[in-house]
Amino acid sequence: MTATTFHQAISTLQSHGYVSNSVLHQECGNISMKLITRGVRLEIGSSQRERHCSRKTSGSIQASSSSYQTSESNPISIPSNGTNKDPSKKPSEAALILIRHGESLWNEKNLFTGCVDVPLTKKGVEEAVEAGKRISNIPIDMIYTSSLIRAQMTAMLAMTQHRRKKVPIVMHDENEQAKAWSQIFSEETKKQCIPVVTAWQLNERMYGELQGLNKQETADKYGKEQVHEWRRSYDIPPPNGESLEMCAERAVAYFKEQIEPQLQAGKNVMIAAHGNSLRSIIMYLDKLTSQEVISLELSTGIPMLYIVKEGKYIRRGSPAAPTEAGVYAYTKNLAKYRQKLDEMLH
Ligand SMILES: O=C(O)[C@H](O)COP(=O)(O)O
Repeated sequence: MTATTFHQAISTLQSHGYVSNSVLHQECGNISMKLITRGVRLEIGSSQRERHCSRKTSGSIQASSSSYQTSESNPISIPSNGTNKDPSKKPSEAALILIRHGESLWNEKNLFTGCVDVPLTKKGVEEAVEAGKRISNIPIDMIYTSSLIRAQMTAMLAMTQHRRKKVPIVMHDENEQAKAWSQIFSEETKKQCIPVVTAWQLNERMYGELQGLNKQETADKYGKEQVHEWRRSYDIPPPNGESLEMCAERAVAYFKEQIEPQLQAGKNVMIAAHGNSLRSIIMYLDKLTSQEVISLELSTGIPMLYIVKEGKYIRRGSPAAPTEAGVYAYTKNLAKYRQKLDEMLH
């Protein structure tokens, strides 16, 4: 399927009013589209691997490329939570990128991982770099990751590909000394940095007594249905672990308290986290029901773009490779940002 056919397909669906309830999905160099409405799933084109399945969205588009503000006392600390209070200013728009970490050593071994802190495999490293290429033209002012190394590796590896070449700097706010000792004393340097905030609240759901067990062996022992219920249901926890609902209580609360105000203030944010912490956040963003979230699956290392505008989250699918011009994921403002990068780098 060519990019032109892909765009024609989208236009046709838009003219039939489907895009407000669709999922658009692209693979690098191999474009496919999935439209999933309640109960109906339509796939157009083909991709080599079944990478990513997701659900509905609504609304329209646009994003800005504002850079993050610094504060005097802790310059590359998190910008204040204030939203745009000047009524003469246009409402802020922002880009939100969600990315599940690349393949970990326990993904590879098919072991339940949860909060065990396992690093990426070589393939996971490559997935993170590839993801970075796909978002290399999208403005990023702040990065949030879980406290687990696989999410942090993913964020950092992805940022090695970003064309703006700002330096992601991990914030150390654990105590006053850590804060003081990690200060930067050059305004110029600060402008070229992106704060990276690590938060345990974005960690993978705690898998309880399943952590370290083989997924297939567990299904053989307890039955496929039981294991599917533990892995995908909303409110049934695995033995002594967290259900998705429990995971959402911390992950979505963190998103609302810490990340949402940044987006509302026009900051472009990337979140590198986990299958289930991101499922719970997507459930919130896409207003999925506890039934709908059962079929939401996230693949490793695939970035997903949302545009945040007027308090709405508008899913724009997974950005394609930067070499593909005119990609649907670029809004007017994102296109402008990309153009600025082109000018800056030539
Ligand atoms: O914690 C794990 O094992 C995985 O990262 C997510 O597992 P799941 O697909 O079984 O929820």
